Amino acid sequence: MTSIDVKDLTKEYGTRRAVDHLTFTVRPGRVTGFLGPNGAGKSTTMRLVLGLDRPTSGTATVGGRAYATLHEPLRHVGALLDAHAAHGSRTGRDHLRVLAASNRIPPGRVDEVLELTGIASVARRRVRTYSLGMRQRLGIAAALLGDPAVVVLDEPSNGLDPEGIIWIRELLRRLAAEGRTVLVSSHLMNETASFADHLVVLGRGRLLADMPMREFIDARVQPRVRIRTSDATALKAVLTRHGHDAVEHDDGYWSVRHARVDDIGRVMSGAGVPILELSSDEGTLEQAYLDLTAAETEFATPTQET
Ligand SMILES: Nc1ncnc2c1ncn2[C@@H]1O[C@H](COP(=O)(O)OP(=O)(O)OP(=O)(O)O)[C@@H](O)[C@H]1O
Repeated sequence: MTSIDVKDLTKEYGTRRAVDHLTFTVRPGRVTGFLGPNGAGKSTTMRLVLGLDRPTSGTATVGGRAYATLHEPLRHVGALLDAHAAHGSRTGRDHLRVLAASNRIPPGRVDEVLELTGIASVARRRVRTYSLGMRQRLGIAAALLGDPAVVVLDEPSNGLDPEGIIWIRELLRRLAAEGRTVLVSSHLMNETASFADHLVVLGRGRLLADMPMREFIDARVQPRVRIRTSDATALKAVLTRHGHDAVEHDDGYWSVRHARVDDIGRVMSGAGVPILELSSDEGTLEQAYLDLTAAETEFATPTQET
């Protein structure tokens, strides 16, 4: 099995420590979301894993080996770090053909990944004429060229249209289901929630969390029951009688903390309170992430006083 192992990894640029004694493992068969505020060290960590930079101390290995020692590395690790990496004067197809040749990947595979990433129709155009979304797809095509066991993608949804965002989500799920090791950085929390099983979260170069996504959310956001009624007085009376703490919101909803939707539904129907809507509010990745990283954000936007 091919894992990415980061051990006590530190990277300093002058006096700035971009990555600070970081240790985590990215395992096969699941999508690991790589999160953290701007400047947290995600790209630096990915660059160190891919041998594009040297660590100040510590190690980053793929399947137990440093990337630089891998023979024909595209067959082991596929990566998208920068959508602008391809040469603008080459066609997309030629870009992939050069990469394939350098790693002894059969040329037929180029057409396969062009089809897979939806850019076969523009493959003979020069890359400089590509939109950001097309470049992004070309970068993903390059990452998948060698059918690698490990896939590392930095912000893959960047520039993709809505259809492309759904496509990348399904692609990531499929790569994990095939048993590959998939590490994906993103600032889009709803997106990450739709494809990640596991999260690694950084703040100022340090590890803040390394756990299954569900556990991460549940540990930080209290689940609540959301309820809407046409008889607020009766609702409040029944909830108080049953020892529930209910809060009314501006949009006409009530929320009940520390409660299960089944219990609240049963109590309401038993008391004959008219219910217009009843749902469980499990908490979102965005809420949990913002709660964790509030103190770790280096470049926060000032909040407006109202
Ligand atoms: N080549 C470099 N020279 C000097 N400092 C660097 C270099 N690369 C990164 N840094 C610094 O290291 C820190 C981590 O940057 P990095 O790009 O890894 O963060 P990130 O989590 O990927 O951020 P973002 O979400 O904004 O892409 C930042 O403070 C950045 O300024």
